[in-house]
Amino acid sequence: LCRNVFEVTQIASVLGSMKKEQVVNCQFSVWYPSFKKHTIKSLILSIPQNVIDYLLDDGTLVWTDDETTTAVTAPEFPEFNIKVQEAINVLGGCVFPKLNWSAPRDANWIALNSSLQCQSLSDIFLLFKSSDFITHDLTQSFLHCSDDSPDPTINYELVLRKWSELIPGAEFRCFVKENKVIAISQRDYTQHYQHIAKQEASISSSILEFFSDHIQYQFPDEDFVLDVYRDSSGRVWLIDFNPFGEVTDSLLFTWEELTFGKYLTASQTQEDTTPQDGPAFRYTTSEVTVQPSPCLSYRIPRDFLDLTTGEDAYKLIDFLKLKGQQEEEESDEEGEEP
Ligand SMILES: Nc1ncnc2c1ncn2[C@@H]1O[C@H](COP(=O)(O)OP(=O)(O)OP(=O)(O)O)[C@@H](O)[C@H]1O
Ligand SMILES: [Mg+2]
Repeated sequence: LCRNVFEVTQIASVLGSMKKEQVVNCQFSVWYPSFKKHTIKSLILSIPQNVIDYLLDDGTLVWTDDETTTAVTAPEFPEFNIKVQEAINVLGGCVFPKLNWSAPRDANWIALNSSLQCQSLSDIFLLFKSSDFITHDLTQSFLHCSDDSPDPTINYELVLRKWSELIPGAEFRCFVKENKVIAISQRDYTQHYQHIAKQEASISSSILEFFSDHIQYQFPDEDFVLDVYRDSSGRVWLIDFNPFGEVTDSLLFTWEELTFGKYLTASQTQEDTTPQDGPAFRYTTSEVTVQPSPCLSYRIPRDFLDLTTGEDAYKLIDFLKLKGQQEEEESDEEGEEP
């Protein structure tokens, strides 16, 4: 048992050995200037402190119900709004928004179009204020870092990327250790895409070629996670850089394998003893039951959403009152227990 406890502690400490510097280097504004040519056109705006306060404040969208008026009030930021609108226009009218590291992927369900496509600052606010991933960027950006140094100062930035219809089956995540791609995973592992198995060799070689031509030794760290997109003509594009560590989703691999695996294999069940040339490539095969989307658990019940987005705001208020009454009745009943 002692040995196991020792091993578990060691594993935990190695897995948590990501450095703050690595997180700093994965901020969009840090890598974008060097890799502009290979990624989607984007603009970066610094976010004023009052907007950050608004994003962090849970209570600013206020429902007032004094029997006669019902209003949803959100503060206005006229100057910032103009800058954002100008940037959106430059990018063609539709954008994909992010903060320094994360997009509000967990909040797309709240938007009327169920998508992260935004055309205005209010579209962006709705997503950002509903997203735990955005809150993570604002409050816990150095979670899982092992160094005790004080947290580096972060300047929060709104990243607007030109909206691009990406095909999920063409997105891949590459795990880079000591400047070598050790593993490639299908990014949307919840679905089976037939073409991936058929084109495995060409997908893998085009990604590796892209990596050695444009990425290798050009990123400030030697360990990192790279997201790429292979378009229909076979050209590979950079989508994002992420820290090599637990804050980043390891998709079809595990962080134990990625950190300790000597020779990673294509399937988790094979033993990793045979040396191989290229990286391990994993994708979802037809035998695997298609899994629910990992972001589903962030949603609220559909009924509630219908009420909040419905035209009749009083319905939501009635619903909340009803819930309040029910809870009061339940606690009264509990109080009667001996
Ligand atoms: N410019 C864009 N237009 C439309 N969709 C996009 C765009 N950029 C990214 N996406 C989609 O959104 C997904 C998430 O984007 P991105 O990787 O930038 O977010 P993230 O928050 O860094 O994600 P993760 O937490 O997994 O690192 C991508 O997999 C892609 O499907
Ligand atoms: Mg990312």
